[in-house]
Amino acid sequence: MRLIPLQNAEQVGKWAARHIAQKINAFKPTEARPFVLGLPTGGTPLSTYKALIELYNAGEVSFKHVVTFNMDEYVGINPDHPESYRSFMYNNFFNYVDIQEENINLLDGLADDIDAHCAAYEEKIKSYGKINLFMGGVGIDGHIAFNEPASSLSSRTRIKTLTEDTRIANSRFFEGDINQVPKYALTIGVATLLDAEEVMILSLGHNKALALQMAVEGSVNHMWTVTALQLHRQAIIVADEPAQQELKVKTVKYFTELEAENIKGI
Ligand SMILES: N[C@@H]1[C@@H](O)[C@H](O)[C@@H](COP(=O)(O)O)O[C@@H]1O
Repeated sequence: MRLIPLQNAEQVGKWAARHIAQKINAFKPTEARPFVLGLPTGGTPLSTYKALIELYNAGEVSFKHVVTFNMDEYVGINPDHPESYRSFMYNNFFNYVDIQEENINLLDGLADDIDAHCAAYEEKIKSYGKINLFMGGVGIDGHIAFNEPASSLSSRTRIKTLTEDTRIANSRFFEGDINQVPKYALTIGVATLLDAEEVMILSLGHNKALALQMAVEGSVNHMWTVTALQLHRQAIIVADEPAQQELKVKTVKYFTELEAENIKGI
């Protein structure tokens, strides 16, 4: 695992965007051989989407031959709802870059047959071989995507019941009213994430500090699904300074020295 210890959200966004752009450019994607990118929503990736749009506007990256798969979506809210993850993605990223509509894959929280829809999502990922880079955030309780505590570490795309903690945390997007926050969500599984060639998790703010400590210094366990990253051969966590607060000084020092060259100029 690599930990990229940075100071603030802007730096995390810049580092993550630069990393994604480098990966896409090194891959030299074509229509027949697109780069496959997994994407998250939430407050955390906003600075990364902003930085990616800046790189796109500067001509440093193109999404023309990039296929995307989003991690999750609420169940039961209209795709046009301002807080659906579909709306989030168009409003914060897709509308500003040259991605082709047919290359965008989003889970449908209104699907009639949820099990069939989730199985088809997994099949579609497989049809591309694999996801080249999956970016994600982390919940306060250590969930990745919507793999809430006690999710199987072998899980695949499916419906999950959201915990009260998650609904309280996400009520900030629903006028602070937990009753407006959907009770269920569709989410890729932990195993879906681990199948990606590379996983990059972003962690911002002091309320993610415990989750980051578990991810880096804790043991693999299903209560903090982010710890499953330890099983991945190419996992990167990019964190701001408040999110590093629960880590040992020694841990942060070690990774800072390891990454000295990679965090220069950020
Ligand atoms: N399902 C999402 C996750 O994919 C996200 O990473 C996490 C953190 O969200 P935020 O970035 O807003 O803190 O919680 C949400 O519930």
